[in-house]
Amino acid sequence: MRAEAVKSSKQAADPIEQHFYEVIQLIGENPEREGLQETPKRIAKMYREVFGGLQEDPEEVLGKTFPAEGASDIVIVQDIPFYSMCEHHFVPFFGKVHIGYIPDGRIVGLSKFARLVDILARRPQVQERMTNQIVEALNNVVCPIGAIAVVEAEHLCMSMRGIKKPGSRTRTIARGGVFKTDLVQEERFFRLLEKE
Ligand SMILES: Nc1nc2c(ncn2[C@@H]2O[C@H](COP(=O)(O)OP(=O)(O)OP(=O)(O)O)[C@@H](O)[C@H]2O)c(=O)[nH]1
Ligand SMILES: [Zn+2]
Repeated sequence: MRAEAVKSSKQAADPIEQHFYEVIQLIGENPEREGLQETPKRIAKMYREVFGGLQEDPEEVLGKTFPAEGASDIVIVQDIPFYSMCEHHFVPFFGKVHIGYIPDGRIVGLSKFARLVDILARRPQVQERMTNQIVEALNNVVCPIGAIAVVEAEHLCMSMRGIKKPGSRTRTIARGGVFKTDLVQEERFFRLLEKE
């Protein structure tokens, strides 16, 4: 079957496109029928988009910081939407990220939190690692007094297939610095989130 697909008249220069042409055949469909003709190309384009974060450095976006201008209390950026791809099934998981940090002399441009999430989400992921990587990047680059991230997501691999439990949500938390050692700070973060 594979050899047959490779020989096809639609041999593509793009290997992702070529492989999806074959996958369409292997599931028993006809990649030459009108509705599917451009699908391998579309999927290749989409994969380069949804996995594009692999080519980007999450720490680079945090590189530019500003003087804290007296800010020494917790800063929270809440409800950052994201779409990622579960690395086990290559289907989406998606939801919201909440990030808090306590600056230690330098603050981060607010949009950079969303950029950070975007870069980490656009790659094959597990939710726990993505959550940890957010805090790790903040710790490494911004060196705050503390950083904390919460990710809430629905996994389509649990909704549309397998155990089929739509609506179930997974919440993951990662803590760094003072949020690891000071329960009061951690509780304060969650209380401030609840107010929204
Ligand atoms: N911890 C964690 N698990 C995930 C995440 N995304 C998907 N999974 C799980 O990855 C697991 C893969 O389990 P396997 O038993 O290897 O694969 P499977 O037979 O397709 O599993 P089922 O989903 O139970 O049908 C499943 O339990 C998924 O729910 C994630 O972000 N974090
Ligand atoms: Zn999955």
